Amino acid sequence: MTADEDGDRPVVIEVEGATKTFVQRRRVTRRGLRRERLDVHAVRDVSFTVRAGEMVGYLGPNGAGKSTTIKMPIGILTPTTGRLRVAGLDPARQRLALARRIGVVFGQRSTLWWDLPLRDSFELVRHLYRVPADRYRANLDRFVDLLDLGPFLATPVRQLSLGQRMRGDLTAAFLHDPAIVYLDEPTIGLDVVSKAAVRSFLAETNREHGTTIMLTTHDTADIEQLCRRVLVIDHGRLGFDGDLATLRDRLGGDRMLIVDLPGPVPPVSVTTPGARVVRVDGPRQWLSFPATASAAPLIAEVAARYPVVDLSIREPAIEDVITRLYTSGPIPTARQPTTPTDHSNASAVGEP
Ligand SMILES: Nc1ncnc2c1ncn2[C@@H]1O[C@H](COP(=O)(O)OP(=O)(O)OP(=O)(O)O)[C@@H](O)[C@H]1O
Repeated sequence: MTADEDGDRPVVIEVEGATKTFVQRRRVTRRGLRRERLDVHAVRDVSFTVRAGEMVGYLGPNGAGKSTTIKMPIGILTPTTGRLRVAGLDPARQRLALARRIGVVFGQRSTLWWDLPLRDSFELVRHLYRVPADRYRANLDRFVDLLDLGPFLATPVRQLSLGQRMRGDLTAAFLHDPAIVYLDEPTIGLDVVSKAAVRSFLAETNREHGTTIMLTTHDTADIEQLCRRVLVIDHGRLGFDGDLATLRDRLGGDRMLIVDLPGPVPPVSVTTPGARVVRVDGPRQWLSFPATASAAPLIAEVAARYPVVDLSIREPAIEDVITRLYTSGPIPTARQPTTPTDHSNASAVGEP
């Protein structure tokens, strides 16, 4: 591990200029006798660092290069060019040593033994990682409690529901107390109860045990509830590295002032720049205004002109921000000075 200059926690994942190009052979004649070479640039010149104890969300549309980026620091894929260090190790060359320090969950694939009862799968993991008996017992007790595994510990994995299987996979990934865990779509296909169980397990493990977590997901609620920092990749390039609030701010989108009046009236009239009534429902009215503007002048104007009973502000929905991100061009650079809560690494590619 290397201590970064301006941080107090060590950097545990370093990815520097990582590029991964896959070579695909495509048939160009009907019988497939002639094939042409096609270079797929899955990841292009990606650099980032993650400090111990961070929980980082990794976002991007289908085919953006998320899984490929995750597979390089795990040691499953070797970068075409670039340099990686994880927990002080070279993932491609020291894969076995690294395996003891990391845990991996791929939501679409299970690492459990299909025909064995869940508990036996955990026993095998214990042997593979040589987890001392007392630590194994303490960890398993904690996971059984947090993830409510008790009712299906004796059930063969193949008979588990998706949510039960995911809780089993999470347990298997964390049983050996890894310092770093990579999760690829851990809540995919789960119902709300299982999603909540998975999220609170991850939050508690990160908070109480300082486990560094990298989370790839298409579920924006995962990001919103768990990750302060997000990395966004598109077409293999890192487009954003910073906190969620900064991403929201840079991509704009409107905030909403929700005003309750004593009774139904026509849409309120306001002169605050960028503000307008977008919805009226009985005594309640919704006024949108730019995410970058302060709400204070609008609130003052509405309160001075109308007998306001109650008001509240709604931030732009994260889904809208992400959709805008995927459908727009490069992420604009900061429009206002960064706030004290901004992540120090917040940056957009190409930012001066
Ligand atoms: N083994 C491989 N051989 C050839 N091309 C590959 C291979 N693995 C990935 N690719 C290609 O690299 C690109 C990035 O794929 P990757 O799986 O990293 O995307 P992703 O962001 O994880 O997508 P998704 O959200 O759909 O899982 C895609 O164009 C994919 O087809």
